[in-house]
Amino acid sequence: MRTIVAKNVSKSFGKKEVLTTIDLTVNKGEIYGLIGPSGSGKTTLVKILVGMDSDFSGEVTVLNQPMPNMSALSHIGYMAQSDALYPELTGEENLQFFASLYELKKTERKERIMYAAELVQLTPHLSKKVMAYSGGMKRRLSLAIALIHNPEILVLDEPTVGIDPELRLSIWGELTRLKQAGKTIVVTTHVMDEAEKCDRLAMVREGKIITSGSPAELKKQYEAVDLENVFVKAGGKRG
Ligand SMILES: Nc1ncnc2c1ncn2[C@@H]1O[C@H](COP(=O)(O)OP(=O)(O)OP(=O)(O)O)[C@@H](O)[C@H]1O
Repeated sequence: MRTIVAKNVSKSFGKKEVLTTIDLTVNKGEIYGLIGPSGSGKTTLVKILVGMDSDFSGEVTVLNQPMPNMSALSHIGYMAQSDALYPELTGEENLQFFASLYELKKTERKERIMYAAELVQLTPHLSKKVMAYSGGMKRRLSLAIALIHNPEILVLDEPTVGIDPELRLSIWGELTRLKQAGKTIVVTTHVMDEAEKCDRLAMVREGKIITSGSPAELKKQYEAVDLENVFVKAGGKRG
């Protein structure tokens, strides 16, 4: 099933075109990666996909509904690149606040908070104020918030930046479990070893998708030893 479809999406800031005729389809139960150097347009694209930006040309549908769309929002968990947290509140209060935005029953809400906090290994830190969190802890809390309402679709903008390698692996392990449970996951990254873990990916450069496919297909097509090499051969240069 096609969960997210973008057709002919272009976007400009003033005279500068930052996305050019983007076409992509993300299916239920897959991890779809957007890979590209800083400034290539990944964040701009995911904001359009989650309905945060309606100022674009082309067409985006999520669960068959044209975006932006209010009813699609409850099915999407979005983790932005910059953390939108309440520093004066504790980690737990932040989770409670975001959980309260959704119609979760009290026991479910409690379970989801415990699950999400445990997943990102913040359980021992839940009673601390967020202003005392490190950068990595804030990223982890943002990821927990994106998961809080058990959304069908997860859109994660550089979720593992500032997170240590061990936890990074465990987060990817959980993303794999979530997709096996039928979730649809879009993730942006510029780390090539994370790109390897995606089922399919699109390589983005200067607002264009320069190539797309599964990691194995891409390496075969470009006769490349790794995805870094695919990126170079597909005309991505090195960002
Ligand atoms: N609000 C804005 N006004 C003007 N230009 C913008 C704005 N937001 C982004 N841009 C420009 O659009 C281009 C794409 O930026 P975007 O943040 O989408 O890239 P990115 O691939 O997500 O990079 P990064 O990984 O560094 O976040 C950049 O050239 C950026 O300077």
